[in-house]
Amino acid sequence: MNLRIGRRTVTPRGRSSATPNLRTGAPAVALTDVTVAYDGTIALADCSFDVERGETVALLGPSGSGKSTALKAIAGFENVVSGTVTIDGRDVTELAPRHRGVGFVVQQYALFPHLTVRANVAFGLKAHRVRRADIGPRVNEVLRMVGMLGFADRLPRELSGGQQQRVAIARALAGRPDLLLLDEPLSALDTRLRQNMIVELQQLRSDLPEIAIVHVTHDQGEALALADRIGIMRNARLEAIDSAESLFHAPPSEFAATFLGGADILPVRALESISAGAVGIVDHGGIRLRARSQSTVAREKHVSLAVRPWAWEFGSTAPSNGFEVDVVDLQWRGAVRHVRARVVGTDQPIGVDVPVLREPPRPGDRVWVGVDPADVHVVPAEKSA
Ligand SMILES: Nc1ncnc2c1ncn2[C@@H]1O[C@H](COP(=O)(O)OP(=O)(O)OP(=O)(O)O)[C@@H](O)[C@H]1O
Repeated sequence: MNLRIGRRTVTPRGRSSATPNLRTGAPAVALTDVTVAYDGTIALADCSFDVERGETVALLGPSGSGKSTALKAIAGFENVVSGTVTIDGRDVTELAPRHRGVGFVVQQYALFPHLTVRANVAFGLKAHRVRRADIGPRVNEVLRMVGMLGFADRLPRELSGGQQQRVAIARALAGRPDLLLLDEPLSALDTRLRQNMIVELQQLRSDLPEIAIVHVTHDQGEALALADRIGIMRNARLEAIDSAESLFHAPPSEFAATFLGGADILPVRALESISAGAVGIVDHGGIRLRARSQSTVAREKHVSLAVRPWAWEFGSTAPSNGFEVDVVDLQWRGAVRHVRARVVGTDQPIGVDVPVLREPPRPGDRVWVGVDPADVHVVPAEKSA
């Protein structure tokens, strides 16, 4: 069955593949070396990335890293000091926000409190020069899409947080944007509601397979669930951007490994030269380990290892790739127990997740811990060891 949504015919086939504009060959949005500063302080530095139609890119990073600034630069709410923003191949760097054809959803809903849901969604459509006779059907269409048609006559204060956010999304979609910008859209919601909204955003994505979405979040679960690619922001810079799979399974830096998925970082020295994609031998305080590197590493170079907490495995005998640790303490985290331990000989702290149905070691135990070399990632050292 095909659904007619606005000017688009939608096949319910799930996520579409990302494509550039067939006419112009241009991505839906592209930032090239964009820098934004507030009173001389740089909030976004030399930021470059693009998003294809049908693609969701999440910008993930800690508070103050420049994520919202990047969105505002796309929407036109910040003065770009240098660099260019193009939408569908057109340079919009100097263009006013209302002419950019972008839907923007902010964290705190920003609904007008004295207007009904219907009036909130209709607001702005006149400015979009939508004919009066078309406004009602258009509002119904987007409210139905987000499951809020039955609430059209309520005021925002008569809605839950999740419902208000759905209305805010409907309002952003009412202008039929080709590009949807979501700034922490779920951060004001509690955990359960957030999970529901993630499912609804997945549904919305498959209902609108052609629009490009840029989704800002500090929540890695949200980014992994919703994004085709994830950009990791840090200190006003885009530190890495890649498919969610690649960033998770082959992190390019210490920060990317710790921020997305969590990881222990161990300082090591390469005992041999390691070619890109290969497994090589490294030394951690006299302990030899085998680890995989995405890029070439010269012999004797000081690098770091990133290891996920679930990759370690406790055992009672020496593993083929691992060492002995002293167990410090345990923390129950629901599905896993997180065991904190220190490497015998170097005192390096590591954290090991043990599935809750398995018996964990106890504080004070000295046990072996092993890891598959494919799960030990060599990354550049941030501080020289
Ligand atoms: N209007 C402003 N005036 C001055 N400085 C600002 C302004 N807006 C943001 N900044 C600063 O710019 C930097 C980047 O802010 P931005 O809001 O882009 O970060 P963020 O990653 O989105 O953070 P959060 O997750 O907390 O929203 C921060 O240091 C912030 O303090």
